[in-house]
Amino acid sequence: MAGAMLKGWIGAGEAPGRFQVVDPSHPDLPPGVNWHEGPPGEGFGDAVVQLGFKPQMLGDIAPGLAGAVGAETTLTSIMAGVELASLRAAFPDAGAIVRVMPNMPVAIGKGAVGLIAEDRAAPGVEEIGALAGKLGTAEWVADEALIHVLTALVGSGPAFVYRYIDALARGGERLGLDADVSRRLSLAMAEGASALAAGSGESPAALADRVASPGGTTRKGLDVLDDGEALAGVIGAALDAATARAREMAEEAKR
Ligand SMILES: NC(=O)C1=CN([C@@H]2O[C@H](COP(=O)(O)OP(=O)(O)OC[C@H]3O[C@@H](n4cnc5c(N)ncnc54)[C@H](O)[C@@H]3O)[C@@H](O)[C@H]2O)C=CC1
Ligand SMILES: O=C(O)[C@@H]1CCC=N1
Repeated sequence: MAGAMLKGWIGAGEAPGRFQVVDPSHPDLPPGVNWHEGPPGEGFGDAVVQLGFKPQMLGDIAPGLAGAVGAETTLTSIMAGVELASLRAAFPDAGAIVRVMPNMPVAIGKGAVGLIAEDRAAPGVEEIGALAGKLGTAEWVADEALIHVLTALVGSGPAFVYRYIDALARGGERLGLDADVSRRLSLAMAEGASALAAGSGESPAALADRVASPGGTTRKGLDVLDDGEALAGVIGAALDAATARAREMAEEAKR
């Protein structure tokens, strides 16, 4: 995920040389990005440090990093579930702490990003909002419980959309289309429909009704999706399950 953010920032015009990656695995990085096996001996100083490893690794990795994170350092975390209080406990000397919840489309500047800060007025926090804004649409929330919801909606959301597109493509194939043709047209349809909706003043619900000509094909299909709120029910249940897992991960990070 952190690599997708790096791609997004460089694609938005940020100089690759401004980024320093600390990752013992030596990942494949865009040209010009600096790599380090571990934190700098002299500490991170006034840099913005983003934690991009798995939440389950916090307990192992934080002790070796915390000494390099001082009062001048702005700390951000993209880890699902790990709450501000857990970050503060692991990095007691950090300056501002901000949680950032991005998603994979940040790589092409089309991300959706949720943010929450320990203290919105702290030095360095506005810069984090500006950096997130370069990756797509960024929104601050004031209640940390909502970051768990955004983890499901924004972070996991692309996977749910890919399932929906895959179901459309498989449906087209079942009805006789060539598999590749069905996949390409399903993707193009979803991309076009999203772009049109994003640029329209009308709600997605209203746009769905505008596609449905009276007595036509769309209404018949919508009747299936709407019967007993079938689609809203299944999508809602997926969001509930993902949000509940984020809350569980928050508890795990406290142990
Ligand atoms: N995959 C996604 O779409 C999203 C992921 N996230 C969060 O992003 C984080 C990473 O997830 P993924 O990118 O999916 O996993 P990943 O496994 O692709 O990336 C984890 C990275 O951490 C690095 N790493 C391992 N040990 C390290 C250490 N000691 N120091 C520094 N780096 C180390 C690994 O080399 C790897 O590059 C997780 O905390 C996840 O909750 C958040 C939003 C969306
Ligand atoms: O599945 C996960 O836990 C991460 C967080 C949101 C998207 N991927």
